[in-house]
Amino acid sequence: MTEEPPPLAEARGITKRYGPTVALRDAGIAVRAGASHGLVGRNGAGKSTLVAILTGLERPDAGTVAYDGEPAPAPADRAAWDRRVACVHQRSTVIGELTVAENLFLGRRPVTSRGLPVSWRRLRREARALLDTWGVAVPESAVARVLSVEDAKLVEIARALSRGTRFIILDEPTAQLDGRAAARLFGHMRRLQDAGVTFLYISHRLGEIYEVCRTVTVLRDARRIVTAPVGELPTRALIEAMTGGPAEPYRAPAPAAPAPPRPGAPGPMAVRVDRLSGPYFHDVSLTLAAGEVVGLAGLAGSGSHQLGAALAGLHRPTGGRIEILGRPLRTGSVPAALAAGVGCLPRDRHTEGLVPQLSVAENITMPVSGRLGPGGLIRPSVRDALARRAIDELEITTEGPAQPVTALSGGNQQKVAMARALATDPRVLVLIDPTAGVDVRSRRALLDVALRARAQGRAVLLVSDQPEDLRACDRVLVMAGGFMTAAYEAGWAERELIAAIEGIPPGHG
Ligand SMILES: Nc1ncnc2c1ncn2[C@@H]1O[C@H](COP(=O)(O)OP(=O)(O)OP(=O)(O)O)[C@@H](O)[C@H]1O
Repeated sequence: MTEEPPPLAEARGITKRYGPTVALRDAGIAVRAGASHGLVGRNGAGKSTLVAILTGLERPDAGTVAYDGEPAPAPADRAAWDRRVACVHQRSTVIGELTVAENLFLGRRPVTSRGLPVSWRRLRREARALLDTWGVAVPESAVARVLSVEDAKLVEIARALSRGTRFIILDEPTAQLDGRAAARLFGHMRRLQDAGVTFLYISHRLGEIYEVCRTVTVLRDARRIVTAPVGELPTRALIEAMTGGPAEPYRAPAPAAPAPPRPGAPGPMAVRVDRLSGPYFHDVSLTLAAGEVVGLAGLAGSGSHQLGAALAGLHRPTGGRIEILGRPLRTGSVPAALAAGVGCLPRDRHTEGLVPQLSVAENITMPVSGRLGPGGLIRPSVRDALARRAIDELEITTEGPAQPVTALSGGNQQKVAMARALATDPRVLVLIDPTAGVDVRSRRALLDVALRARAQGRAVLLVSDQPEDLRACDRVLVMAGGFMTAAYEAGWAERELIAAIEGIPPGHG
């Protein structure tokens, strides 16, 4: 009988504390070579912490990490870690100002046999050869800034492989990809797997786990709950393992489900967009009534995100008009949009959303900081009471209002950004990709916020291309190539909507 080889990567008995928070408690994972392995769990379950330990960026308080049965390298020996494992995070580490070739050899420009750095021409040639080896069709001389999110990820993967590792951790790789780009990424992954690359795949989109992985590990409340072949763990059992409760109430609505009950007919006009144009969209008009939730769907280049951002003052259009509650909006100004009654959950919580140096409470109450005490002085008790209410309502996992926002898990930071959007009591709420990076149960909680806002008479624009998100809407508008191309009342057929999002004319789907 042949003995099974040791796992490619293994973490055993890991405990990790951050102050009073136990992020991992006697948890572990064993990833076998060649098998794509999924890692799932609710926001704050401990996934990123486990990844930080597997990549040597954090040291566990207890437990061991081994690669191919050998103890992991010393913490300071980064090159040795790089030969064993790489993590491609949600946020790109590709430097926009450099070319693809420069990014590939960042910090380790190859040298000639005489020990001199190779010429730029040769560097580009080596970059091309490297990209071709791994089937990455990205021009080596392109400035990285112009790359799509998907291509930038492929460059990061190629860079990791060139450092020697054949084990790549992908942390929510599709969070910023539309459906078409995600499908292409899965194709690349399959080819790389055939070439001997092993993936640890983290995602909140559970359908992807079944599509991409052979095995899955579930973490809950800092512990490993189960590791099993995906075939032995159907969606319901997976959700139960993640949440520790019955999966039933949190199933995504079935396709073509009836429209969610609407508390009343939509009220007066809250938003009127008239022939708005800019670099990303052209001649777009739409209206939003008080008391309705309108979905805005589109692929990455469709202009849907930028249109949402324009309503919130985060993006300046070049022509046309926006009216909020009957008054023209001064475009391109966040303070003007806030003053007009628009609250926004921006797409990129890192650059447009949260202030990392501040606490959870300071972030949540930032837009209303002038109203938290007499004469503009902030009364901490008032601020913390407001923050506590939001923490309860949105089920934010945190030690409390004073915790630095950066200590929260990614999904919980997203909820803090949502709480901030609501802090001004806005009449118009623009939510851009609200459920990105959010676990299956919190997704419901965030969509419930949109539905509650509707019941309170607010107008909600929900920008997303996730069918589960769009199901919650009273109607859905679709953009393609910068133009508004279709509109659907609730009750739409999923196939038809996806075809419209993909830019396929009706009847050709
Ligand atoms: N640097 C830190 N300081 C304090 N607490 C931390 C720190 N990093 C993580 N934590 C805490 O450890 C717990 C696990 O967080 P982790 O980021 O590993 O979760 P996650 O499963 O990756 O969540 P998500 O799906 O939201 O990204 C959370 O309660 C988090 O607040």
